[in-house]
Amino acid sequence: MRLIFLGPPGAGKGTQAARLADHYGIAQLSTGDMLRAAVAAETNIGLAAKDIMARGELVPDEVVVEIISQRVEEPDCANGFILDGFPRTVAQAAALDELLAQKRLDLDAVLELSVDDGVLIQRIEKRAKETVGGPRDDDNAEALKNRLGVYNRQTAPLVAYYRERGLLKTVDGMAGIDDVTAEILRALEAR
Ligand SMILES: Nc1ncnc2c1ncn2[C@@H]1O[C@H](COP(=O)(O)OP(=O)(O)O)[C@@H](O)[C@H]1O
Repeated sequence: MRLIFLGPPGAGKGTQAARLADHYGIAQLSTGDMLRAAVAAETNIGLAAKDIMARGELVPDEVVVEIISQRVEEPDCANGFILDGFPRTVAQAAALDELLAQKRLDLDAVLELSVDDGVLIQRIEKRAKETVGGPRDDDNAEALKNRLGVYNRQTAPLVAYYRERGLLKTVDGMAGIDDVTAEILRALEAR
């Protein structure tokens, strides 16, 4: 099973992706987590990405495409994977199509978690307060406004991109966590 999660920051992609990865025995690939690990380890990619991420902007397409291209070759992806935070631009989606075609792999579905902007802002403010060890560099009002703007401009067009390809499933992300999981599983089983 190979899935993509689409949705604005704070929509609950990470939470739901972890549950699905567990349910289907597939790998959860979060480019945000991978980039934060690179920042913490002070690798070349991390050093280049740190300030971009803190501002809530996107790191260059080629950087994340290369990370994903290598990552899907790892043994834990043999049964499939769920992409959380990638692709985020039409160029990344096109690169992913090419990469999967080369590897003779297909996507099964693209799940869109839809949530109102007002709810997102409340959720992220709550997450910033509750995070042990302090908030993420980009969980502040300024960066969040940027991340939402970037999502609406650069990532939201992927909804149409995948709808045209017959892959899109939209799920209401404002229900409770368990209800959202149940709705996702129903949407996937109804394919
Ligand atoms: N596919 C990607 N392309 C470009 N930048 C990315 C990508 N994935 C993550 N990033 C960078 O990492 C930051 C955090 O990503 P993520 O953890 O997915 O956050 P969010 O809570 O906004 O979904 C993004 O704002 C961006 O700077």
